[in-house]
Amino acid sequence: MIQNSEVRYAASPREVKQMDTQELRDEFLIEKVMTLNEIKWVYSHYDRFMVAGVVPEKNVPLETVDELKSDFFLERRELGIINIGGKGIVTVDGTVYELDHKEALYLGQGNKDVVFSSASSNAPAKFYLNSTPAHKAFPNKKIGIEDVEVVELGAEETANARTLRKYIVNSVVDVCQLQMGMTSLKTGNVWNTMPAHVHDRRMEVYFYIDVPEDQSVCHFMGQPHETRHIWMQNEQAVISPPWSIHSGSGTSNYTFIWGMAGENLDYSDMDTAKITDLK
Ligand SMILES: O=C(O)C(=O)C[C@H](O)C(=O)CO
Ligand SMILES: [Zn+2]
Repeated sequence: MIQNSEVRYAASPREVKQMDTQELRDEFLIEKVMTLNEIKWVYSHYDRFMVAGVVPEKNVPLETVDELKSDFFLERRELGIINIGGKGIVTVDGTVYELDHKEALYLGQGNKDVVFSSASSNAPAKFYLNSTPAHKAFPNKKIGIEDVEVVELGAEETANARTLRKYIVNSVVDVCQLQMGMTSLKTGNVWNTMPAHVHDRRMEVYFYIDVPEDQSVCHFMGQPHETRHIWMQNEQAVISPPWSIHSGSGTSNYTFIWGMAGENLDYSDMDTAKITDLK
């Protein structure tokens, strides 16, 4: 079986400036990330970044997709996995990795047989997947809660107090270009990534999770002087072009997983926009 995929081409700031609400959503929003017992990839032409999610109630193998023209998915790619559900199991060429809620796994180039499953079908795992092209085979590594680098950011006064957790960054695990982490807004705080930034060297994808029922997150994108917004619901993802800010405000607090790829692995290499310059 060839697994499902959908291609999103890269758009320039000039094109995006002309888009209406639906066009922006079609281009950048990924409405359904988590799928039951199958993997539906979105293949972005920004840095050839791939995004998917799977809720396995049975064994779900990682299969290649037509866009890759490869014999197996990880032939020329690396993969980051963060479990946001119940206890999950990832079997990689016979080695079993158990991932608890909010634990991660990095898989390097060259792994052939990867199978996703859940420890219990009553509380299935929810694996969020990001994949990028790889030039070298780095070792697989599980990143447990204790391995994560934790940074406290923002302040209650500016409604952006949040905890940023770096899972797949080069100080934690050797990678070619993939970076992944998770940021949680504290109760009563709503603004992520403010002051907003761009990094024209890397694209980014935000996956909003833990958004309470009946609440939403308004995600801001675009060049700092030409911003647009996309309203997002729980467990939806949004593609951020390298030239775009990526920041959001919620009607409550929430969490999001960020994933990046591109020119370098320097997490702090950002061009921050002055809040009062945003338009
Ligand atoms: O809350 C934040 O600030 C973030 O999580 C920022 C992202 O990690 C990011 O955009 C990294 O480039
Ligand atoms: Zn960023």
